[in-house]
Amino acid sequence: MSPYESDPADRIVTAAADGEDQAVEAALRPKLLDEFIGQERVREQLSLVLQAARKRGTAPDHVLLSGPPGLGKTTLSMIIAAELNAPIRITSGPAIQHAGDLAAILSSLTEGEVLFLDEIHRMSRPAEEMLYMAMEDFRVDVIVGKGPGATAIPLELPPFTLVGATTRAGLLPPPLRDRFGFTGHMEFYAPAELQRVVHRSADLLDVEIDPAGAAEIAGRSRGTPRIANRLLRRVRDYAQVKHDGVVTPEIAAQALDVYEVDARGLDRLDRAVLEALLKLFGGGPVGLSTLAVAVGEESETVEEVAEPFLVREGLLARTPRGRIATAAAWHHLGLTPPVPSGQPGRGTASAQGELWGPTGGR
Ligand SMILES: Nc1ncnc2c1ncn2[C@@H]1O[C@H](COP(=O)(O)OP(=O)(O)OP(=O)(O)O)[C@@H](O)[C@H]1O
Ligand SMILES: [Mg+2]
Repeated sequence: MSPYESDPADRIVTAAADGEDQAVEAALRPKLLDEFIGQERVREQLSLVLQAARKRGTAPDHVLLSGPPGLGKTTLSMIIAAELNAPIRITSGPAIQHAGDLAAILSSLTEGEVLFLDEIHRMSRPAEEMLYMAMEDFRVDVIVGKGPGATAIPLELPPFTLVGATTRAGLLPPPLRDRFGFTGHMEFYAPAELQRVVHRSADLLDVEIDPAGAAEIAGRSRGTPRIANRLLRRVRDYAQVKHDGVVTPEIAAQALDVYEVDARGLDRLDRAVLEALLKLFGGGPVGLSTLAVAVGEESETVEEVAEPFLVREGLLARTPRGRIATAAAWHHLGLTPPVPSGQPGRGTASAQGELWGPTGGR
């Protein structure tokens, strides 16, 4: 059985937080905007929003942070509160089942408080509608009673700042999206930025690391600080157990080879998908379900767990005729692409010979 059938979220390269991440993340979170690495545009725009609010002495506009998991949305929301010197209340869409739950939170906010609503796209409909009015008019109508006798009691709220976070901005209803004064779109991090993240975390964890060691980890972190921090912890273990604890690029590479995270951040599942596509199907096109059977996984696992990163890396493309591998995929697995039919061969083996040849492996 493949290791992923149990739970693909257990992968070391998943961007979602696991229990260990949650335990250590608080310690690794930058506390102020200046310590926050990368996301230049969001940082600059947010800094203006916050400075202007401070100057006016009012609560800033509501802020929406959108982007994939592990890029720093929760971290930024806490930074917003810290920069405003304001208390922060933390809740999430799934925790708010009823409009009443939201009314209770809103009515207990103090002036200038930051309300962080994580996974805001997962809030219930009635709560969402209550939120519209709260965001716009700092007021909610609390409904008392049921049926024809029900009455709405208006309740004034102190000015507060809502910070919403979502991995699925597209799922937000337009009326909700429009009520945010500022939206920050988080992007995947460049390797040099991730290298700084790794360095900073290594300092906080008291791990000695050389710049090339940090670069080695950064290059395998899929543009995501959460993954970078997780890989750093595994490399630290390896460096301490097998060596003197100092992280060099060689040690980082050896450690991450043990965890089957390759030089580009692909793990075993990603590589299995690519290898099947290249070696069994000549680079495609091949249908998703056929590809999934070939690697012994569910179609959903291949489509949702492996493919997004492979597509993002330009290794695999989804076409109407099926999945195809790019030239970069052949190169990454150390294989030679077959010569397109109709072109004279260039002394290489036939396509089949190449595909089934013993050239695979790392
Ligand atoms: N710009 C950054 N600089 C340094 N560390 C960062 C940065 N962004 C994120 N991190 C680190 O990455 C980890 C994950 O960040 P965070 O929890 O804010 O992500 P998120 O976007 O809220 O993820 P999710 O969508 O899963 O809630 C944190 O431990 C944080 O320390
Ligand atoms: Mg978060």
